[in-house]
Amino acid sequence: MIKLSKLLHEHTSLRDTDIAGVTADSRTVKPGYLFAALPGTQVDGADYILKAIKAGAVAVLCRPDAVRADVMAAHDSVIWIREDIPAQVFAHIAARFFDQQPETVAAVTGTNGKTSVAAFTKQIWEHMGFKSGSVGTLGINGPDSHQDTGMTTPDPVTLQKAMRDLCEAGVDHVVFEASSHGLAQYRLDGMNVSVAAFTNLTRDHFDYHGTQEEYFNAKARLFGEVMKPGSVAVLNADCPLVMEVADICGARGHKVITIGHHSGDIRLLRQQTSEVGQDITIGYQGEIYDLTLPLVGSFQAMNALMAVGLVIGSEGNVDQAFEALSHLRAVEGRMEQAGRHKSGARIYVDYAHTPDALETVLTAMRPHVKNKLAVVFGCGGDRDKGKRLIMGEVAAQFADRTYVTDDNPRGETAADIRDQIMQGCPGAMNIGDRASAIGQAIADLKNGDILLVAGKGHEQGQIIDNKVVPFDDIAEIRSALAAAPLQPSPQRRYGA
Ligand SMILES: CC(=O)N[C@H]1[C@@H](OP(=O)(O)OP(=O)(O)OC[C@H]2O[C@@H](n3ccc(=O)[nH]c3=O)[C@H](O)[C@@H]2O)O[C@H](CO)[C@@H](O)[C@@H]1O[C@H](C)C(=O)N[C@@H](C)C(=O)N[C@H](CCC(=O)O)C(=O)O
Ligand SMILES: Nc1ncnc2c1ncn2[C@@H]1O[C@H](COP(=O)(O)OP(=O)(O)OP(=O)(O)O)[C@@H](O)[C@H]1O
Ligand SMILES: N[C@H](CCC[C@H](N)C(=O)O)C(=O)O
Ligand SMILES: [Mg+2]
Repeated sequence: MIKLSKLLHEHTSLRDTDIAGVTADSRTVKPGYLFAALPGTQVDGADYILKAIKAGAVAVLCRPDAVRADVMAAHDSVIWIREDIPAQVFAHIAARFFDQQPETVAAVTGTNGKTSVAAFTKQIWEHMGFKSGSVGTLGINGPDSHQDTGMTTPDPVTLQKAMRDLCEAGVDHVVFEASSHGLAQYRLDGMNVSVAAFTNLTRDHFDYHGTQEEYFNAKARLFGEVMKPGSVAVLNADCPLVMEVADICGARGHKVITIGHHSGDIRLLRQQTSEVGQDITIGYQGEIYDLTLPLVGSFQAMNALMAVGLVIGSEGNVDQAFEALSHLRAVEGRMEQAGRHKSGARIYVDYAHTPDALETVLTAMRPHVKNKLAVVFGCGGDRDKGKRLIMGEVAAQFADRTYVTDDNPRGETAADIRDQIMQGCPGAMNIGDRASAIGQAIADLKNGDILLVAGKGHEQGQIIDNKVVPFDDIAEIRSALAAAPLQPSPQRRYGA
């Protein structure tokens, strides 16, 4: 129980009452709850206010025009809180209800690399001896706990409850992924973010944001609105939009740390592929750091340095942060080696599900390919349709053999999605069933080839209509390899 006045400092004129819980879903209202009626993409939460009251809601947060005066009068025992942006107010209410956040809260936004940067940040903190947590696509991860949420940025109640649970587990450092949906829907406005990174911005989610500008504006909210003035921003100096983000940060008085190849405070001066990953040389504040990064994929060096930026930006020891880089582990489903074919060909699973990510991973693999580079991929249904043809073109340009297959068709006809991709890569094989596509690609492998199975990474299911059918790329690769004599790689590890 908590007093309403503690949740809403701004509304001093409201009658006070005890609040037993807070929710934005009428189906989970219990007696004594505050119900937030939020507009959505499917329905308007305001249509469920009377249901919430019937279930015992004692306070209702909604838009000023959401309820007629006579309805409010008929329910005058309910405390009505009327706000222009109820979702934003609700995020603060949820934060005050759960009322605990780790001392250091870092956030990561950007089109690609959020999960990777978050996982590396957590690993570096752990290496430095901090009790750490992470929240994102790989779920809520504490020092000894894991919970899937199915979201990258969970709703405010799940997020704030996770913060309290992590604090109770002794966590003092947490890093979370700020998705563009999460930012646009104010899910994380109650977070006390002290340092945040912007990895990059390329095409994705046009289905939701409409234009690239709106997509950028959603991401930029993290720096311009969510973080308190005078925080720290870690920016990718190689990203064409870095100046726009830096201007937003400047106006808000944030300290900026830039990371880049040719310019930046933390500079990647040298990068050379090695047996175990890559040898890199980094320059920072006049010091040179030479180390081996045990990660495959040149782009992972930038992700690792963004993580160092977050650690340094949250007052972590600089030498310890760089030293930790040589201990980083691959992140589950990101450039993860899944097995090796009898021919010696290696097979990787990766979460590339945007044109930029697919191009980035295929380019990163090329130096390791002695013969042909093959890719199996598809595109998710009910998501940005415009990226499908482009991803087809990327595969045609950067791979030698392409197998177009199903990702998560969701509510769309899978064959139509594949046809849209095939327009960009007419020479590809079109095999709808993902297990069969993987099987065919493996059967075609020759010595010196590399096969990339892209798009689903760590995912454990395939979403067809509204149902989730169990599916794991790594397991399918292993069973296809078992059909052909195999050498599977060791058990998968959790990086976050
Ligand atoms: C498009 C989108 O982001 N949708 C999210 C949004 O749902 P919505 O706006 O469609 O909600 P709605 O169904 O219209 O309902 C509106 C309101 O009425 C309430 N309601 C509804 C029915 C009822 O009986 N009673 C009731 O009170 C709902 O609880 C809600 O508050 O708010 C819901 C509650 O927070 C989310 O679960 C839901 O995520 C859906 C499942 C989803 O798939 N989201 C994806 C696109 C997403 O957010 N992805 C990003 C990652 C993207 C990336 O890769 O960058 C993420 O952060 O996970
Ligand atoms: N810095 C990067 N630049 C370009 N592509 C990247 C970068 N880092 C990772 N990728 C590619 O993007 C894929 C997704 O990476 P990751 O899961 O870290 O991103 P994300 O931003 O968390 O994605 P999501 O939006 O699904 O949460 C990787 O599997 C890889 O193919
Ligand atoms: N967070 C992303 C993940 C996409 C993964 C891909 N497998 C797909 O289903 O499109 C989304 O929900 O858009
Ligand atoms: Mg992610």
